[in-house]
Amino acid sequence: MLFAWRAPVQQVLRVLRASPAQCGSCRWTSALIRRRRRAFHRALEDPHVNPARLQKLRERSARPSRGMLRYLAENKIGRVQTQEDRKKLWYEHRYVRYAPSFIGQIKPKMRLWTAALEESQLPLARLPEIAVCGRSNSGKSTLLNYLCGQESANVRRFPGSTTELVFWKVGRPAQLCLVDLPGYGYAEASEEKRLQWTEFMLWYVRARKNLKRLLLLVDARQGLKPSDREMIAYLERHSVPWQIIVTKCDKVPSKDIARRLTVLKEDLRQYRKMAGDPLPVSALKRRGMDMLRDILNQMKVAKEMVKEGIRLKVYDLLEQRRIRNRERRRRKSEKKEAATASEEGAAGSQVKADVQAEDAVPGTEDAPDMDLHQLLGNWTSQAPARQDQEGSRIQHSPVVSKAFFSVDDRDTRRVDSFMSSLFPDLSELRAMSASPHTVHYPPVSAGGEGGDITPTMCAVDNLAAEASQAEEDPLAFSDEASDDESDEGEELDVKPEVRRFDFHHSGETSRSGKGPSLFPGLRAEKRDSEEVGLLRGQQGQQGRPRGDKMYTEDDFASPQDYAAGFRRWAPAAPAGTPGKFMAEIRQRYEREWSMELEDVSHSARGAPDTQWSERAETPEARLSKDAKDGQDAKMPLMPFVTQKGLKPIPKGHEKKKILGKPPARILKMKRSTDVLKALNLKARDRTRKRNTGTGLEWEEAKDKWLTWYSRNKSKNWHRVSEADSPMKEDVEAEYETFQERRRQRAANLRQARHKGGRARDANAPRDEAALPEWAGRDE
Ligand SMILES: Nc1nc2c(ncn2[C@@H]2O[C@H](COP(=O)(O)OP(=O)(O)OP(=O)(O)O)[C@@H](O)[C@H]2O)c(=O)[nH]1
Ligand SMILES: [Mg+2]
Repeated sequence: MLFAWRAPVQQVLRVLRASPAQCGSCRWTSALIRRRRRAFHRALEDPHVNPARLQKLRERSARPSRGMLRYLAENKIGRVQTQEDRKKLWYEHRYVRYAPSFIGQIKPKMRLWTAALEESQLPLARLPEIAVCGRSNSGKSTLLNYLCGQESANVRRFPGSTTELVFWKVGRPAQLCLVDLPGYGYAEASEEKRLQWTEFMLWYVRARKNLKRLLLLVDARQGLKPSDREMIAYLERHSVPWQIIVTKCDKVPSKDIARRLTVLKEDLRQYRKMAGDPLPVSALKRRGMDMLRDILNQMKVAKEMVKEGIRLKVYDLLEQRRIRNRERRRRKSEKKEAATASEEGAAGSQVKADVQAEDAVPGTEDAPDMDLHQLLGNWTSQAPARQDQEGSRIQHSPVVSKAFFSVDDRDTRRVDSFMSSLFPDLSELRAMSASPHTVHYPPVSAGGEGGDITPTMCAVDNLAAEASQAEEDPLAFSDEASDDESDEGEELDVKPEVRRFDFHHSGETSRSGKGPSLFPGLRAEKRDSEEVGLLRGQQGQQGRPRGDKMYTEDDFASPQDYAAGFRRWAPAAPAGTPGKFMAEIRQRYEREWSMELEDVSHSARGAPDTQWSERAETPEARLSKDAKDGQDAKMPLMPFVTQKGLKPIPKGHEKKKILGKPPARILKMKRSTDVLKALNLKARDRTRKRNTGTGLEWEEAKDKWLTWYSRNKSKNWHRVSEADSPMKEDVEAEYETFQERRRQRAANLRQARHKGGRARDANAPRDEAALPEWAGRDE
């Protein structure tokens, strides 16, 4: 009765607390939201209002969709509000068995591939890559860790923990590459270092061809910062698919997340390259991660082949096919242009007929499985090729039974594809360098002369020199590449695609309010005056507020900055003898490829102890066993290392001995006097349930007894009263009684034996008192 009023009051409170995010449709909420919108519009007209406050008012007036609210509630995304929920989640986190399924494997292995800070350290572009970027400390490394269910990547509490581009291979064999990019904005590192990694990170993002998606991480507490908007604009300009991931959602109430997501969606709708809606996650609490895994799953390597029963992914072949298709499309468009331009009817109609015939071939555009076998070359032992009813389209079985790996022209092609992935405009530039109009740049000297030379141009120049020696050089490009070269010689006027390390940008990208507004509903912010250009070095920061720092131009350094010495971190142009660079790349490729194969065969074999007998049965193992038989007799298989070299393990127990000094713990145990030993109790007594402090010294035993006594005296007094020995004196007294009892028992036994006349011990002392009167007594 006393608390009968509580239920209705709580109900009223719940209704009052309910926000628009929680009950989206009632009239009361609509009125509230209308009021908030009015406040927002009033603030928009105020010239002195703070942009942050404006953003907050806008978020408060947003109405999230029911679907979004349901998603957040079902996945328990958001800060825990009540004590009850906290308890529930605590149990859930504590007892959850964490083995996520990702890329079709349970808890796939995440292996460090490489860490790069310059172009030469980049791994080959043969796995689909997904990079995570965002402001420093936004939780990039943590997200990667929990995607695979392992704690591999380096996570720290301060910004600037990742200072290199870290490449992680996922799965065995690898099906995906996750790239942990260093963060932008404030970081606890020198300006120089930050510049270096930001510069290289931006170059990587726009030049890497196998970058499938860029996940832009945004802290849920902070929302989209100006630097994030800059990054989005940069990605749009360079046509990189991106998606926003809102992290650390366990720190913000779900209603706030919902509002923020609504506003975000509204703002970002205009972007072409946004690959998906903003996704709320909490890596630390593992919320919303499955959705992210599903998205990334679609980007893993799709095709596979079988080599001696081991499945391999044909990523590089697919990559080559993509390049060839692009080439084919380009040629076709060229032909079309030529056909329309020609005035000669006969010649023009002939070309048109050719083009139409080519167009009529179905599946040329994306060529599904079409020339996979052609690309496989001599990998395929029996490449099945047949024609279907139409007779036009060749079909192949998707699985190849056997493949061989060797160094032949396929490697050259791979290297070629790798080179074109690094320098997409390679062929154009080669053609340019071959033409009489080419300007020959002087080589870049160590002192940094020739400030207007881009490193890529130098790289390409060198490669062009190599290509000119194609006939003599066995490492040169394939014939196909030289065909393309002749094609491309014609189009000198066409500007190559800007995807290289070129700091003289066209100037269309100045950003002081000229581009489209990111937030159309909002007043333009005074970003130019407030933000600090990252590349302006120390001078730019003086007197400015600490906060978000980011580059202010499309390219990350002005020509003046480069002239001042910022160029020294630019990817180094290949130098030295022609062909050396290609040879190095080829070597690197072979090494990585063989490592990958090793990985595959290792994983197929399993752990050595589990399949030992099976391995012994294989013909190879039998052969090697036969060959080694003679050696085996002399030398056992498993020697152990000593200071004097390898020694065979001796057989038999007798020869085993402990080498060296036993650890201090054992020595101490040897020295210590055991309580029971001191009491002269036998091993049999140790097993009895007694509180005697077995294996302890006096002092230790005393401590133990006292602790036990203080703990039990209030709760279990009967145990204390019945206890054998809570104190030393008691133990001693007990010992005495015990000894006495033992003596008594022995005496009784002797007496009984004497009486029975059986098993009499001849040497036992006579118990005079027990003797009958008639027996002769010792006087
Ligand atoms: N509460 C919460 N904390 C998180 C979450 N994700 C990351 N953190 C914390 O954020 C801090 C930074 O995490 P990192 O993963 O190192 O961040 P980063 O983006 O890799 O940082 P840089 O490498 O410096 O750019 C760590 O203390 C993490 O514990 C999350 O989902 N929830
Ligand atoms: Mg990190």
